[in-house]
Amino acid sequence: MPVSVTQRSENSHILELKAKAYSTSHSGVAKKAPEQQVEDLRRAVHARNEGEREFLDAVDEVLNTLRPLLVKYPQYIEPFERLVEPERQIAFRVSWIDDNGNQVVNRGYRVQANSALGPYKGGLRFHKDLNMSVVKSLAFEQVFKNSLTNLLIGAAKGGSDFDPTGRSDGEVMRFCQSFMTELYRYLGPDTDIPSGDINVGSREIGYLFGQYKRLTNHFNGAFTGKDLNWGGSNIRPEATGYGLVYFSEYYCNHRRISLKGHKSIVSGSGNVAIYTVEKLLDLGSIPLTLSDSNGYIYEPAGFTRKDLEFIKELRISQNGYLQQYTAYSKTAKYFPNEKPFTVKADFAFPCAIQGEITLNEASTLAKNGIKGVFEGANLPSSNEAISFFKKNQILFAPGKAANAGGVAVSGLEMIQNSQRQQWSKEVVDEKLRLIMKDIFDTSLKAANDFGYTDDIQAGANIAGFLKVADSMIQQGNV
Ligand SMILES: NC(=O)C1=CN([C@@H]2O[C@H](COP(=O)(O)OP(=O)(O)OC[C@H]3O[C@@H](n4cnc5c(N)ncnc54)[C@H](O)[C@@H]3O)[C@@H](O)[C@H]2O)C=CC1
Ligand SMILES: O=C(O)CCC(=O)C(=O)O
Repeated sequence: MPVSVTQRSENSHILELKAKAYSTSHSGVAKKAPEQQVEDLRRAVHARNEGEREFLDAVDEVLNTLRPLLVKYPQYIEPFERLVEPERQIAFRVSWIDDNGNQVVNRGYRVQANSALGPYKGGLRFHKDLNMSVVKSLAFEQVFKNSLTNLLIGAAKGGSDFDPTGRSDGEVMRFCQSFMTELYRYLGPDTDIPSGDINVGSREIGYLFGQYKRLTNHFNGAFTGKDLNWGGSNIRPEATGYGLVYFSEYYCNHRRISLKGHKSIVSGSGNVAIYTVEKLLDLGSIPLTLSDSNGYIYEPAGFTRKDLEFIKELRISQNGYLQQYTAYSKTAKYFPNEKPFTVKADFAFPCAIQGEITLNEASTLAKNGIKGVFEGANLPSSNEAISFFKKNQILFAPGKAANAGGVAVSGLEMIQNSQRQQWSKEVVDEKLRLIMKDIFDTSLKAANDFGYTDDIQAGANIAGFLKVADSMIQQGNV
């Protein structure tokens, strides 16, 4: 069970004392003013990671909100400098044979960002556009997210530029086996525990785990997102979407507004999007859209449960593109090559991929009267879009807080595996709810303690960072 907010975040009085102790112990060291140190650090990170746009955007997003804290408490500048350099970055060749007997070569990645709070933990993504910069940005984001869950898990992310679109089941299996033939040596239940992300679901986790088991001769909890038959957790597939809606509900309640009876834009049509729509329906909200990389569908009166079941089946049929929904629904409209953010609605739940919402989409959403944006995807909003939302008093929940339900239930899967137990749906769902409430309360409290009234983005960054940074210091400045 997560501990309460007061148990885990230090108050500013203790931070003042630590700042004093730090300045006494460093009094003989000639140092620049903290403002300058932070700016030098930002420039050094940009120079060292030149060209890695996604990673640098993720670092800037955090640094923009941590800057006043680092200036006031300069003992945290060095931990931040260490934190932006991943502990380990692995890139490797994955060669495999396709159904026509041809050799195919892909690149595999695992970035083990930080282990201050526990073994590395984070998903694997198979996507044609994946590169080291994207993996580093996602692994960096995972540091703060996993810290917020309070479940003692470190952070990692990985995957490959393998594009599973149109690949047969046999090809996906052979790719997974080849991928794991290199990666297995870096994994283990106390070392690094991957899970799924885009295009990696329970089928891929099965193939990856099977190969891990053959190579290590261990049946252990080195993966989460497993099938229920062999150690998976109830509610893991639903967890990110359900957790997102729980989080947005807490946020809306805090502002005395309601999701019930209000319209929502949802992007994506994968795991996160589908269970976001399902939970929105449970709460009496009206989800209007879903999308994929080819376009979006708009259901003017909102999707029903029956519609959602059809969409789930479309997804299981592997090559079921969303456009096929229009053959099922007489009322739906399909918009090829467009994103759903021009639709008029009260709330937006971006649940597809990074970079979906630029300043352009943000200002269209605002013109259409959007009240809140809650991120199910990782890093879907650009830094300009985030600033725009905040300036225009639009509620904004960053993915590292709002979509943490997935990794949180992965953490619960690890606990169940250690205990050789499987908890019921009801037990896991209740724990998920409490964790999302705790993340909301913790982020809100940190925001208000550090002068960012009700700013959940700043609060999530501050609370997530302090716990990791203090642990890094306590473990000998690692
Ligand atoms: N699965 C999980 O537990 C978690 C996932 N996330 C994030 O949620 C997002 C969605 O992940 P999942 O639903 O798990 O993956 P998924 O593979 O089930 O679905 C991905 C969705 O994104 C769409 N998509 C892919 N490339 C796109 C592009 N270039 N433009 C527009 N749409 C595109 C796909 O059509 C699909 O609808 C990702 O950003 C992922 O990192 C975040 C936390 C946990
Ligand atoms: O369940 C996990 O280990 C990680 C999920 C994930 O990749 C994420 O939170 O972005």
